[in-house]
This record gives sequence, C-alpha cells and structure tokens, in this order.
Amino acid sequence: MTKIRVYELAKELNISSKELMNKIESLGLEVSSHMSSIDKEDADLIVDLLSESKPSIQANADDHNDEYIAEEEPVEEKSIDVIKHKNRKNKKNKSKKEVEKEIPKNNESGEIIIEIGENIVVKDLAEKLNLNVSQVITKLIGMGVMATQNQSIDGETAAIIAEKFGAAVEFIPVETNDVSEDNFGLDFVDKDEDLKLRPPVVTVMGHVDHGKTSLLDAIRQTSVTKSEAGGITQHIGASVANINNKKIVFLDTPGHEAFTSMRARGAQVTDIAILVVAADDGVMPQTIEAINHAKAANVPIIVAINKIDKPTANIDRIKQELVENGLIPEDWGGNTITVPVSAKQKIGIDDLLEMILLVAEIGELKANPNRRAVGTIVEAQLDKGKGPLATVLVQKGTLKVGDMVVSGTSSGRIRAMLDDKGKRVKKAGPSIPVMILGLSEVPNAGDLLYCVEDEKTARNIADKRRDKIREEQMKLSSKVSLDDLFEKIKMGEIKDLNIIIKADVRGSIEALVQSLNKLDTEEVRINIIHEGVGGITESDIMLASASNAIVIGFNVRPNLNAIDVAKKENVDIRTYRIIYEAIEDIQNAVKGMHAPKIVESVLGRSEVRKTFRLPNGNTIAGIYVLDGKITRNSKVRLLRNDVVIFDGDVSSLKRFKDDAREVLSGFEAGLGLEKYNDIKEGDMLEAYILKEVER
Ligand SMILES: Nc1nc2c(ncn2[C@@H]2O[C@H](COP(=O)(O)OP(=O)(O)OP(=O)(O)O)[C@@H](O)[C@H]2O)c(=O)[nH]1
Repeated sequence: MTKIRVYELAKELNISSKELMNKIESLGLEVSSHMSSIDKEDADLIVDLLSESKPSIQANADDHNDEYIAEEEPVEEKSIDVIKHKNRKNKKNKSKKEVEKEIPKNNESGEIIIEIGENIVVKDLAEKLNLNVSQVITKLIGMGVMATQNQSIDGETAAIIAEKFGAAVEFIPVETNDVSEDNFGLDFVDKDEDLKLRPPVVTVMGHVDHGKTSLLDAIRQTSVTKSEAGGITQHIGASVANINNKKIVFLDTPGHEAFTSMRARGAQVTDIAILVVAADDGVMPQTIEAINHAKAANVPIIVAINKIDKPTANIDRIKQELVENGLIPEDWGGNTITVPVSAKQKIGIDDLLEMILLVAEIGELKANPNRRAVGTIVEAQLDKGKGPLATVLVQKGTLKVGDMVVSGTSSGRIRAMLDDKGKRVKKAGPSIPVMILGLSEVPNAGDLLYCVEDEKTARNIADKRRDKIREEQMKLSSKVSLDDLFEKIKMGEIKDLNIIIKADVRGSIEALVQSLNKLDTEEVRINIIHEGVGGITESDIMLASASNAIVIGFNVRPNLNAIDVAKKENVDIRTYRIIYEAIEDIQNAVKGMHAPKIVESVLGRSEVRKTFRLPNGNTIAGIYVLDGKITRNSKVRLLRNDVVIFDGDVSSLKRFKDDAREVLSGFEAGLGLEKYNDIKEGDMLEAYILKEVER
C-alpha cells in the first residue's frame, strides 16, 4: 500500500511535524514518531481536514528539523500535490457518481432520509450522507467526539451530524433475528405462528435422602422405550423420558444449583420443579429451601410424596406440613398437585409423569425451532481425549452438527453431538439436551450457548465477551448493598429490598420478620424471600445473588464457602447479635441516614484441633489457622456449626512456649479466650477487628 512519512507530509503541508502528529493523534490514528509512515487513505483524510480547518493550524518554520532523517529506508516518493490532485479527482468522480446515483429517500421537506441502526461506523455514515469522511470527522471533532473513520458512533450522535448536513435520520430496529453478542438472541421475540410446543424441563428438588436420585432412576426405567432398552445411559447431566410419544426432560443437577447458579447468570432453564418429600420424614429445612427457590424463580411445583411403601408413611401429615409452608394440596382445596409415589416400588410414577405433562400443557411451553439455536450449558468438563465436552439444553432454535457456536469465552464448530442415551445425533431442537464436542475451552455451567454465522464472528464475540466479563465484574457493584441502598432507591433502580434471614433460633427470625415488615416505605417494599435456622450457606448466597437480595445473619455466621461466593457475587452479608441493631441498620439504609459506623473486618478463621486444661482451670485451644490470620489483639468469635457461641477477646496466643503477636494461615498455635472455657474440638474461631469508618 502506498505510504508517506509523517515528516514528509508535514513538509508538504508546510506545518511542523509535531503539529501534524498532534492532528493525527486527534483523529485517533497512532503514530510513534515523525518517521512513522501512514497510509495514503489516512493522508488524504488529513489533507482534507487541514484544508477545511486551515486557519487553526499555523505553520511554524522553526519546528522544521527534519533534515537529518535522510538515511531511513526509502518510501515511495509522493508529493502532496499528487494527493491533492487525486482528491480533487476523487471528489469530481464522486460528484459525478452523485448525479448518477439515485437518492434513496426524501422526506416531505426534501431532506435526504438515511437509515441508521443503534450504532454506525463513521465511514459508513459519510457514505450514506454522500460526504467525504473527513467532513464527518471534522463535525464530530467540533462536537467533542474523537472518532476515527473505522470507529462506530451511536445513532443519536449520527443523527445530529446528519442534521448538520441537512439530512434526516430514520432509526431502523436492530436486526434481532441475528444473534448478537449483546442479546444472545434471547430477547428476539418470535412470532406466535412460529412457536411450536416443546417438552417441559423438570428439576427434582428436596431434602437429603428423601429420594431424588431414586425417583429419577425410577422415572428413567419406567419411561425407556423398547428401542432404547438395553442402551447405556450416557451421563450428560440431563435425561429425556418418553411417555406416550411425549417427552419430558429431567435435569440431573442438584435442584437448588439449577435454580441458583443458573439464575444468577440470568438463565432460567427449569419449567417445573418436582419437590420430593419423604412420607416418613416430612417437610425438612432443605424442603423449605427448595420451595423458596422454586417460588423465587416463579416455577410451578409438583410435590412427589415419596416412600409411601414405608409403614411409617403418613401422607396427611405431609400435606399438613405443606400447608404450613404455603403449598395447599389440590384435594384440600388449593392448587398444589401432590402425587403419592414410591421410587423403590415404582408406585405412582406414571401418575407423576402424567401430572408433569398436564402442568406443561397448562403452561403452553413453546419455542421456535426454526431459528439459530440458543441454549444453556448444564454441565461441562474436559475430556483428555475428546477435549472440552459440554451438555447444552437447547432453549430456542435447533442446534446442528457443523454449527458455529459461542459460549462465554469459548467458541468452536460442533464436531459431534450425543444424546442422553449416548447416541450420535445430527440436530437437537428446543428443550433437548445434547453433549457437544468442538468447543475451544470448557464453558461454565449456566452460561448461554448460541449459534453464530461463521468462525470469525464466533472468535470476535468470544474476545468481546472476555472484555465484557471484565466490565461486568465491575458492574457487580450494581448489586444491592445497605451502603448505597438509598441512592439506588432515589435513582429508581430499586423498588424492592429483598432480604434473606438466617438465625440461630426460630424465635429471632419471627421477631426480625415482624419488625422488618414494618419498615416498608412508599419508595421501597421489604420482601423476606427466604429465612431459616442455621449458618449462612453458599446456597443462601446464590439465592441472594439470583434475587438481588441482602443476607442478614442473626447470631450466625457465613461459612468459608459462603464468604467466598459472597465476594465473587458481591452479595452484602450483615450479621448481628442484637435485633434492634439489625432493624436500625436497615431503617437507616432505607431512609438514607448514614451515621459514622463501626465496621468489622474479618482477619481469618482457625479450627480448634485439640483442647488442653491448665492447672488453673482455664482451657487452651490448640488451633490451626485455616485462612487469613489471628492476632493477639483481635476480637474472636467461637462458632459451632456456624452459630456464634461466644464473642469476645483473646486472652493468650502462643506459638510453642512463646507469646505470639499473630499467627498466619497454615500454622498452629495455642489460644485462650477471655473468661471463656467451653471450647470443644471442631469449633471454629473467627478473628476480627472493629474499625470506625466515615460514611
Ligand atoms: N422405602 C423406600 N425407600 C426409598 C424410596 N426412595 C428412596 N428410598 C431410599 O432412600 C434413600 C435415599 O434415596 P436417594 O435417592 O439416594 O435420595 P436423594 O434425595 O437422592 O439423596 P441425596 O442425593 O443424598 O440428597 C436410599 O436408601 C433409597 O433406597 C422409596 O420410595 N421407598
């Protein structure tokens, strides 16, 4: 390509190289020195620009100091006159073309109407306006917008520019039929006539040992068709049951994960939740958690009352407990379907499947199979031989072998697809899970996967996604926190304050709920979306993240996993030991009153591995610091199952026989608590300090 050096061009233009370099930089082009070469196209642009804004650029003869740069490799000689001449010629040709070219549209006042999408590349805008790109850039600079000819500007700015040149703008809707990296095609609204019924996607949830796995196994065995019998089930994280030519898709993911981690990423894959409750055990904490997850996700619940074969089974008692938790069985006048089953003896399985199909039918689950596929990754792993493997639950469109796909920062062409029976398939429509081969890296479960037109687009999108992830991490600050709650209420960003309460005893929860419910204001409504007895768990945090809630712990603490996830998901956890303080904090946050505040900062956690009794009767804990550190001056909480048993000061801290100021992660130490001796092996010690901060 023909090039010209900066100093040569400066000479031709009779300005200093420095001035020219400034000018070039203001156009967004990069030049490292006056020896740099620039393309003819850019040189043309600069010449045009300077000729239009000549008065502002003063030639300064003193700055011409280019003589000594003679020995550099020769570039094609070319005089500015040639450029100018060519420009004139171009312009002439162009204006000739403009006679020839038909102006596409004019409005009533005779203005040209140009069509613009959400954004437009400067060069394209110039072309639409039949202008030289430099004219557009000059106007943009005049507006304080620095954009190169290849950069895109937003439609509104483009409209102002167009107006300045006497043209009008018609905004055209973005071509949403195409899956772009911004909307993943998910917000593309399919036409009603294109929608076809699709199988329901079901998640099985329930308390530990109530029979989730057994129920899924029983369903699989019941629903295997003759042609599939004898086949080896492939573990792909989801399975398809065939019932009288109708399909039901079951996700293997532990129920709450399917709800929390996926919902936190914005994906909702589940249509129906099956809540398994053992008839001999009843509604338990995880049952309630499951109910809350399903309710928060607005997913219909079918209750499978399992283990009815057991002599101790009591179906009525289970129904009573369901009522107590807001699920009124149909035969008791409510609208919750309950099905008595025995996964072990395969009783009631057909009834359950029938009910699932019924709920699906009522829900009219539909999707357009004839569009580019969009799905969600339900499971992914790296296989030594096959490379990254991912199970995709197709949600819209049809996924085919050979399709170019992107998921998160991973992209690739689908080399092969396997269904849940391990059979190779060529395509998969809405609701169907398939394992795909061909991705460049292992995507995240819960991430969306979507088809794009070609490899270049896929790579570009994956790259952009990487940048976007970085950006999004910064945006995590948009999660609600008591510190900026009032600002968010004022900006209209928040109308509901969702709260999760965990406490050591039920009585405290009730007291908190009652008082918090009274804090509703005109601007913000307080919703307790989940409450429970016990420490703050990862699952609480994921629910908080998915529902943009804050977590309040009363006399309980988050465990290490929960702390990690809360950091990652930017979930605000507040723990209290006095109910009044919790209420006051939230009341102040709602009203925007921020007094200087004592905040605590956790230093680390240690585990009590042994205890020793001293002759004076005091107990010393032999501790191992798990993370962070513990210091002689820190305050410390003694936790048993994440419940706060003691909160006070360290009385002694020793490494071997010596007093220690601090003990770091990975080391052992002996520790005594001020006026407290009931320390047991397995207890956790959380060290923290209190700091006063200005709000
Ligand atoms: N009698 C009887 N036992 C059952 C039934 N369903 C499951 N079980 C038994 O209950 C126990 C737990 O069943 P799982 O299917 O492993 O329960 P789960 O809910 O998947 O358990 P986790 O995965 O650990 O949460 C096993 O010993 C099963 O054999 C049933 O219908 N009747």
